[in-house]
Amino acid sequence: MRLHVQIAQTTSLTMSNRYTSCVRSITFVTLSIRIFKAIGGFSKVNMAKALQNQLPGRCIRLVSSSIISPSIPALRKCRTSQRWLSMRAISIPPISNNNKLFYHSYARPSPFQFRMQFFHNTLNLSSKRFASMFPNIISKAIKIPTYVGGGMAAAGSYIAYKANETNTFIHGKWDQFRDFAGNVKDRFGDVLPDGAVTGSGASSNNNGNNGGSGDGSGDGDLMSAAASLFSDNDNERTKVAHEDDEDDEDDGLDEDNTQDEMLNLMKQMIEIRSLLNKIDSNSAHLSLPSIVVIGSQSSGKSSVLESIVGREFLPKGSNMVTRRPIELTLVNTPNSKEITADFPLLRLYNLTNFKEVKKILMESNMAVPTTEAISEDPIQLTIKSSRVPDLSLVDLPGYIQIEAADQPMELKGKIRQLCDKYLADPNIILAISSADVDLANSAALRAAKAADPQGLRTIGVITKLDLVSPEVGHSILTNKKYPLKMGYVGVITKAPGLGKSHLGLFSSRSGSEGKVPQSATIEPQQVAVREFEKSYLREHKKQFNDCQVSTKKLREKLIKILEISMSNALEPTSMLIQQELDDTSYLFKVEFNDRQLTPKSYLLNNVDILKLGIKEFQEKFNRNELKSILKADLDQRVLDFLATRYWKDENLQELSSKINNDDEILYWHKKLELASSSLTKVGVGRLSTMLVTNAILKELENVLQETQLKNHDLIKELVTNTAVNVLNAKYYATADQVENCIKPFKYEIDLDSRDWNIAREHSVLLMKEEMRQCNEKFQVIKNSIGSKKLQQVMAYLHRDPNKTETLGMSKLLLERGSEALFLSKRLQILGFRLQLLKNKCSSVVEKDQCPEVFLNAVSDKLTSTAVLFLNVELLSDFFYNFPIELDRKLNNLSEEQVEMFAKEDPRIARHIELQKRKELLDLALEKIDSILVFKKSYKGVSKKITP
Ligand SMILES: Nc1nc2c(ncn2[C@@H]2O[C@H](COP(=O)(O)OP(=O)(O)OP(=O)(O)O)[C@@H](O)[C@H]2O)c(=O)[nH]1
Repeated sequence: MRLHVQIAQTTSLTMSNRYTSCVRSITFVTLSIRIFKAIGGFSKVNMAKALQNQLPGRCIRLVSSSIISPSIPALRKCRTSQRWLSMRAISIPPISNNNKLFYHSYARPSPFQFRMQFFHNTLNLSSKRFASMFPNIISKAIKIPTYVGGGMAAAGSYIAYKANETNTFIHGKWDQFRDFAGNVKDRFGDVLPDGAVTGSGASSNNNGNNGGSGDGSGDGDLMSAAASLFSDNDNERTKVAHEDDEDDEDDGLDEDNTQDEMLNLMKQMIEIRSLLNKIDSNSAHLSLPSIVVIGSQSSGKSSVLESIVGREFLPKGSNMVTRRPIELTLVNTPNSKEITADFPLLRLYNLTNFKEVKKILMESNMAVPTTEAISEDPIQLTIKSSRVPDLSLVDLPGYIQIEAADQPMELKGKIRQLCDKYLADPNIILAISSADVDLANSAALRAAKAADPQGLRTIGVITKLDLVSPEVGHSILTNKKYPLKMGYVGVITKAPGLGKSHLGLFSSRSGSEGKVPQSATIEPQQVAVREFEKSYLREHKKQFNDCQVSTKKLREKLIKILEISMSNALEPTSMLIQQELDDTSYLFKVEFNDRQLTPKSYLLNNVDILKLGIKEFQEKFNRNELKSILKADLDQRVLDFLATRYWKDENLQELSSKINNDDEILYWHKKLELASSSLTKVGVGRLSTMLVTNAILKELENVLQETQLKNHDLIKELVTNTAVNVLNAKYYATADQVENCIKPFKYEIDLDSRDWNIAREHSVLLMKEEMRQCNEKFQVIKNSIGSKKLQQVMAYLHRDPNKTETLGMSKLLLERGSEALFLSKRLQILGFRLQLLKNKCSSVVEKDQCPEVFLNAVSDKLTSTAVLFLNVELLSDFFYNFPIELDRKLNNLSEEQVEMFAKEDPRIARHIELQKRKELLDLALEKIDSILVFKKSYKGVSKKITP
């Protein structure tokens, strides 16, 4: 489609009204049909309906509602396509009769709408131009598609009638275009020099100082660039607006039009800047320009920034409190009722208490030791409010004078390096000087001059205008001594005599009584300051007539200048990002074969593996397993009881023959009862529950070790804690249940021959194992001191157990000998008991003589009963609840925690970071490109309609 050509054709004012109307209407209808066809989203019926109504506004709405926004990648591919522009072009909402209404009713036009305002502006051609286009229009008109021509002829009077209607509509719109164009010029005239608006790039103000002109028209090269960006062909000179009468009539100081005039384009560019910051917060080259605030101590920097924000938030103090640059991003959020602050790098969001914000800023600064003086590491602060403009500022206070002060050379160099980085092109320098200090002594201007010798990108801000006479203020603002192309703006950012009590009183007022409107987003102090500034400037209106004054003016100027300078930086930044993206993509391919990985997917994969491991463990961890764990522990206790109660007993030999003596019978019977009772009262409930719990946790640790989670302490702790919590929830109940169930064994233990035989077999094995271990230990000692020597020591110790004479044997040797002697005696006893177990102990009747078998049988009973309940009470519950609880806990992890977890593994951290960098670069590039598409498309269109 050639939207531009067709619209141009409709603009001839030299045609007779009737003919012009007809051609315009027909062309519009043709255009609509073509657009509809091009979009392909309309049925013939819809087209017919739209045409029948012949209301362009409606057509536009119909079309725009049917357009599915092209995806960004697709957009990139066809970014130079005029068709795309044309499609989007007609999605502009219909313009109201009142051009002001148009502007304000779409107070937040999309970037595209913004560009289209220029587009329409450009269409607002002078009649001369149209006249010169007339032959061209005729020739183009001949080329109107045949089907429209045919249709026109066939439809005859019907189309003419409808065309007339359309024509009336277009006339209305045309007037609005013209008015609107004026608006746009007013808007940019504020910062654009006359010459710049023509696109010539030559500033009409060559004295290098526009401060004097008070119109900001001397914004020089930056402005020329801006002009060429937006308006190559507009010859209309813009009459530059001053802080004018309108301001005086604008009684509601709270009604700051700045926000109404802010454009989404700026928001998008600030978003891109934030994106680039995320990619590389320390990279100067991979960033869009910002406004860097500099000024000497007490020049009023903080007050200026706070008056822009409408809140007090900057830390103050004499001990150079700003040690790190504060990158302040202001985001206009039209619908929010309160002002919020984020510290993205600290992951602190939506803070509403600005005392806290101040505290955090203070702490972040103070974290830099005095010896280091400064750190390059910026503090990022984002403030969102409906009352702040979209701006990106960097606060560098303190550095200027510190750099100049008596500092060691090394430190000076460091400070200078930091200043150079921030003050470098294309950043805008906001040089703050106090009106009551001679400009010749302004450290800010000196530093700005060093970084920007021609004063092309420096805005001078003169604070404390109220402290000097208006005449002096005027002479500073219009001075020619320190020329700045973007001029000076005078401000007052403090209301005199506004003590705390006054503010309290002030803030307690409300509504009409309070005079000053209250706002959740602006502090009463700030409201009072603005009120004072306004009344002061109103009082001295004549003196400041040709100057740029007021905080409001400064805000507007900053928005416009930053927008232009950001816009200019888009193309070179886009190229840099493309290079970065290519490098990153290559690395990502080489190192990770383009494999996508998110912290969450990494976590979930590993948790799945963990769950699989736990499932396998569950299958393995059956009743038998449980039994063997508990039995092993009870076996040990049985051996301990045997050792302490039996194997040390001097009468143990009695058990080898048949006992007939009643005393002996009673003795051994009681002994067995005591040993059995000790075993049943060992606290089997707690013991068994604890054993199983420990076994589960140990196995969980093993499973964890088999997954990647072993490299992540954070998640390992979470998994273990979850398991402990689930087990703890059942621990006491299970222990009590088990204890209750084994209670009967404390009084009576019934054993049948099967139980006895099993216990006997097990006892034999146990004794053998005990013997093996004793033997092993004995051999170790023997090997360490030698067989012969050991025999000597043992013989000696056997003879003289009290070791009255050492015979030259060392203490260690004697210790070893004693141990060996003990082991050899124990081996003897065990051998003798084992023999007895094999030869005797055939039935439960002999239990008093065979305590090994009986205690074993008791431990068997305890084990089987405990396992039954452990399985039901503890294990089933654990395997059911643990995965559920784990999922719940994992779901509660914040994105940051998941990312932190994943990055614990250096390789995963590299993978995620590289991938994220690639994605961010891609996104930043897409966003920049989508803005560049508008720029290029706009230029393309405007060139074609140039006569
Ligand atoms: N009369 C008057 N005083 C002002 C104005 N702006 C700021 N001040 C006062 O000047 C002093 C310094 O202002 P700040 O905003 O703290 O200046 P600063 O440059 O941030 O100071 P440092 O943080 O110390 O570097 C404060 O007492 C302010 O109240 C103004 O427009 N008029």
